[in-house]
Amino acid sequence: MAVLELINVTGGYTRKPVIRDLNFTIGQGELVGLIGLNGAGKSTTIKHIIGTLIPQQGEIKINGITLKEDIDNYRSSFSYIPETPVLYDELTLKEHLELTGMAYGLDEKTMKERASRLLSEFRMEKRLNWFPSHFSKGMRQKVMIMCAFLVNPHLYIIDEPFVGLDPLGIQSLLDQMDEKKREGASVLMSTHILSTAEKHCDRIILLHDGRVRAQGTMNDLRRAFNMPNATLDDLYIAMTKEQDNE
Ligand SMILES: Nc1ncnc2c1ncn2[C@@H]1O[C@H](COP(=O)(O)OP(=O)(O)OP(=O)(O)O)[C@@H](O)[C@H]1O
Repeated sequence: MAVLELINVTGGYTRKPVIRDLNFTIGQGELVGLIGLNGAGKSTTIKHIIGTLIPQQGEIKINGITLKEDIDNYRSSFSYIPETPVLYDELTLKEHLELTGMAYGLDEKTMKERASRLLSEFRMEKRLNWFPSHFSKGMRQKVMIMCAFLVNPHLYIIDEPFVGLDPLGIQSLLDQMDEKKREGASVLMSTHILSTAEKHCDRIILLHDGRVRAQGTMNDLRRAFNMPNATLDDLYIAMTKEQDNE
């Protein structure tokens, strides 16, 4: 069974849809990249998956259930890392981790063990008592990432994770994603960093003007565009040119 399933999903902010008739699935242990131009609908797709927008048509299932069928189960099945970090100004890093652990029902021992590994991985051990106002942009991003991985869900939804992270932070995030994948978790990640997506994603979904233009492995995409040796950059530019020719 697919971990995440979008079936004929159409939706947006007003009656005029921004995403149209989206169909894709993510299986257990898969890392799937959501790629497209600015305004293609990546964040809007993610907002529908996490339940801040409700599809106008179609359904979204996580582990076979829709948000409407079981809201608590649906919400506790995934972690979401937003493009722009959202932190509580009055809570320290330690308190952010504790609050997340409590909200997801982790026992204290598990929470402390996981937090300690993450703090070391992201080199944030010395900042446990800092407040968000003292963090750099990358550090704020790391707090969100650590909270997401602390929960250890079936599915990670990550919106443009690499902007603002230094190269060591990017490597730590990729290592964490690889480790979770090996343990059977699934990841949907939107990004404009195409070389990283090409190297790390099992499959790619190319969004164009709110629709899926092509999806699959790099070889599937090369076939879809009839470009046998293309990189993801080449395919992306080809998709842009299709837009220009319309
Ligand atoms: N809050 C909103 N209200 C109305 N329209 C919106 C809102 N947010 C985004 N849109 C519109 O939805 C469309 C898709 O935007 P979206 O943010 O999903 O694109 P994206 O692929 O994530 O782009 P980017 O790469 O720039 O982050 C755009 O036309 C945008 O103007």
